[in-house]
Amino acid sequence: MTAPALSLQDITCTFVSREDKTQRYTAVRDVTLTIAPGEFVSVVGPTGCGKSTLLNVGAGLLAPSSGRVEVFGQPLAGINTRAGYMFQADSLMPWRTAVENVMAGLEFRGVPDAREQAEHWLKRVGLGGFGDRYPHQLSGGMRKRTSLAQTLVLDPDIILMDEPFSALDIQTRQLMENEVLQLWAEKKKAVLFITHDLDEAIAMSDRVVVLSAGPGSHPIGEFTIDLERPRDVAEVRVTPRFIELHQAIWDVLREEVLKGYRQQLAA
Ligand SMILES: Nc1ncnc2c1ncn2[C@@H]1O[C@H](COP(=O)(O)OP(=O)(O)OP(=O)(O)O)[C@@H](O)[C@H]1O
Repeated sequence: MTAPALSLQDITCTFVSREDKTQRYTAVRDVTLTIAPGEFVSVVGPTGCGKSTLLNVGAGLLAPSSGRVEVFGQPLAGINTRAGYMFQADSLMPWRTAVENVMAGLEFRGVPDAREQAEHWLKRVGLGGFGDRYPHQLSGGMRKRTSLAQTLVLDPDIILMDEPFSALDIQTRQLMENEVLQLWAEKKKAVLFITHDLDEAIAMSDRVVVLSAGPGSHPIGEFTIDLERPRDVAEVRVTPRFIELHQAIWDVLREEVLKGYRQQLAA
């Protein structure tokens, strides 16, 4: 059996409370989550339940309080160098042009044809003519595309995405989702995709994992998304099977979202 691309085993993360340093807050408890090579997995859950925490653990940016992380069968120590990230806020350097942003990671690795590769990836994400623009000269969607090129140019085996499109308008968002699916279909990397949006999770994924409300959040449901590929994220949403899956997952998620909401009101 091939090792999972990413395996989180019995992960618990306890933080010192920001408000009261004597208090501890266990965001996630005993979470086990594996992603096979080439698999697209989304994690959904109520706000503040610990989705980003898990992603950060998988990225090696946060050491769990207990539990183990394995990357292609090897224990993870430090930063996950097999993974590329895309976060909600794009992390483009304002003093660098689009192409210079995309090539930064390759330069850091000492790759000689960094600029050529970056230009190639800018073309792939539909920004062929925009390489010499600075981030402030690009629209929100274009900045996202640049971030996507910045992630993919490094050819990571695992892609970690934390609500990458949540700041985009719905049309741009759907375009980007379709583009990501097309690029993913070509190279089939393992993807861990965090989102608030159940429609987005179902439309994109092979599997959707539902987390409970915190504290001590953990998976309470796991659904295989057996919708045919290739998918158009807008079209697939109106198919009977999509609606069926949506209902089944929402049945599990609804109560947790309400719990999460009540907790926020009480805080
Ligand atoms: N470094 C930290 N110190 C203290 N508490 C933290 C820290 N990081 C996260 N938390 C808490 O852990 C919980 C989970 O946070 P996390 O950002 O992982 O949730 P999330 O599901 O990604 O949230 P959202 O859906 O709102 O983005 C939250 O209650 C948060 O306040």
